Amino acid sequence: MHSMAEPVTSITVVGGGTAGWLAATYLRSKCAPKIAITLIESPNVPTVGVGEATVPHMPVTLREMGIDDKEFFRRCNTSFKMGVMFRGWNVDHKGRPFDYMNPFAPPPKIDGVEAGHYFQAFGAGRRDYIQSFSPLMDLLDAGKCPLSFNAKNDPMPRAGYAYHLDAGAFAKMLAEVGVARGVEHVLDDVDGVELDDTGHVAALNLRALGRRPVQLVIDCTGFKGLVIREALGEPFENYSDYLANDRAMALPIPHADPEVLPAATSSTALGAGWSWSVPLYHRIGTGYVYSSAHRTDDAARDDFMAHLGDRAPKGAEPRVIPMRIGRMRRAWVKNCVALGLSGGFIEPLESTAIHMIDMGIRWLLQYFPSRDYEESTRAAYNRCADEMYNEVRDFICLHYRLGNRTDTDYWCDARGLKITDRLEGWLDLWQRQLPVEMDIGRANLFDHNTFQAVLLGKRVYENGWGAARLNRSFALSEKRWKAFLRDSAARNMAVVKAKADHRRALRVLRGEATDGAVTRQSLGAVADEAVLF
Ligand SMILES: Cc1cc2nc3c(=O)[nH]c(=O)nc-3n(C[C@H](O)[C@H](O)[C@H](O)COP(=O)(O)OP(=O)(O)OC[C@H]3O[C@@H](n4cnc5c(N)ncnc54)[C@H](O)[C@@H]3O)c2cc1C
Repeated sequence: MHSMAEPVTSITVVGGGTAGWLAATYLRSKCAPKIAITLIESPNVPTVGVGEATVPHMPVTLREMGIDDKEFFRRCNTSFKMGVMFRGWNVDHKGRPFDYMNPFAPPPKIDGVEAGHYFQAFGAGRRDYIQSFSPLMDLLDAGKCPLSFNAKNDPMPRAGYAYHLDAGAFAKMLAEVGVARGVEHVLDDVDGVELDDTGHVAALNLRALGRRPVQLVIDCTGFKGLVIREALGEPFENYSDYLANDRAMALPIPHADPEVLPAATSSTALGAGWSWSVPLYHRIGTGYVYSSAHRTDDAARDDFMAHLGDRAPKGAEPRVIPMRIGRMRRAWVKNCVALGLSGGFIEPLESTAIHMIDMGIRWLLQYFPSRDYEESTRAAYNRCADEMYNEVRDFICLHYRLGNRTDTDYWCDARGLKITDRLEGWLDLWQRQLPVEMDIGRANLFDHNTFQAVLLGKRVYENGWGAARLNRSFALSEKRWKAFLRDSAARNMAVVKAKADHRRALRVLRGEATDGAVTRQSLGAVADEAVLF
């Protein structure tokens, strides 16, 4: 459109939810000062109001933005997350549901061979796969967090983590930081989008403030996709053949025992979906993600309230949230990049959505256009988005395909849903061997270790999935494995002893601890590079 390839000097973000404010504030922190950043947010349309569990990249992002961690912990009622606990997603050979955990970190290698091969060959007695090498479950049972007050006594001083955070408070905090750094904040409704004769967005029509010319637009308007879908007409690729859940209901509940604060998200299988629990400092965010083909809202409400029992506040009613599952065919069209729910949404099972926003912002900084919005720049960005969506979709589909519950139609149907050819091929391979690095190729979030953790966590090989005997070339010594298990049990105990009580650590981080024995400096790991469990 511009023959001289003029530089972009202004970015307009539409939408003031997590996506909008993360984009505006991160870009303001990284872009040259001569690039003006404006965020236009409707005073009338609420944000989605959920999305409180993150992945381990979030501490890095906050650090890069220079967010003050005391402010962050206090204002967002932040807590630590060391992984996701899956409750009752699979049953053992007697039909009894069991729990397993998806950790963030890779397993160790024993003499160059991944622990998963040993575990698959010999088991670990009463301990499950994760417990065979990681202190994660023991830390959770003990109410501990990833940090220690005295790193010298901690065999795992630089353990990594993600955060649980209050979504509304997070967006508000990012907004204050962004505005203080120079983001222009406009509170108004975008009522119309004006395209020029090349089909690029030329201006936004604001209800109160009138016409506003724009250059690069970032659509963060939530599920409606005001610019990318409604104005630019980008087609939506529906994922309903792959994923059944299309509705959610959310209800914040108080902590039953305020001193007990698990440092993990949990996902509990219910009759037609699963219920999340995100324990924040001051409350627990809960909800039910379900399939409207299997439950009406009323029936889902009954499932969910029965699951919560007397943990639900008297008279409280969950808020229903319709979910549009799938993605825009392209995330970047003409001069508009869609970030957050406007670009697409895969159900929240592995808390990936905020991370996808985070990545989208980073890709944009790498593939920053001129005002020609070159085809090759957009294509490069869109390839990154494609890879990310494909990766997350395959990983989420895996959880359902390998579920073995038969107690409701939902779980049987979920197992039979479509999967991609790629996942089909992997599963065929993994019936005869564990996932290996070469299978997955480049991974944003879920490498072969994570796939191994799901297969072994779900005990698929013990419960009749796959070949009776896996193909294996390594000579595995049971004696060596037993010695490893002994060492790792001792190390786990030492780690649990050394780690700080979760609630107490948060009080210190919020600047509220009255206990003079510990200081914020002694929890200095918050400022360090995260090394994962
Ligand atoms: C049930 C559920 C659970 C989830 N759990 C997780 C999780 O654990 N972890 C995770 O990472 N993600 C999770 N997500 C996703 C996460 O909530 C979103 O990715 C995140 O909140 C970003 O939302 P958003 O900013 O794109 O949209 P929204 O929060 O919907 O914000 C849209 C914004 O657009 C504005 N707007 C709309 N129309 C106009 C207009 N005409 N003019 C001006 N402004 C307008 C609104 O005012 C609002 O500010 C979950 C999502 C759902 C549905």
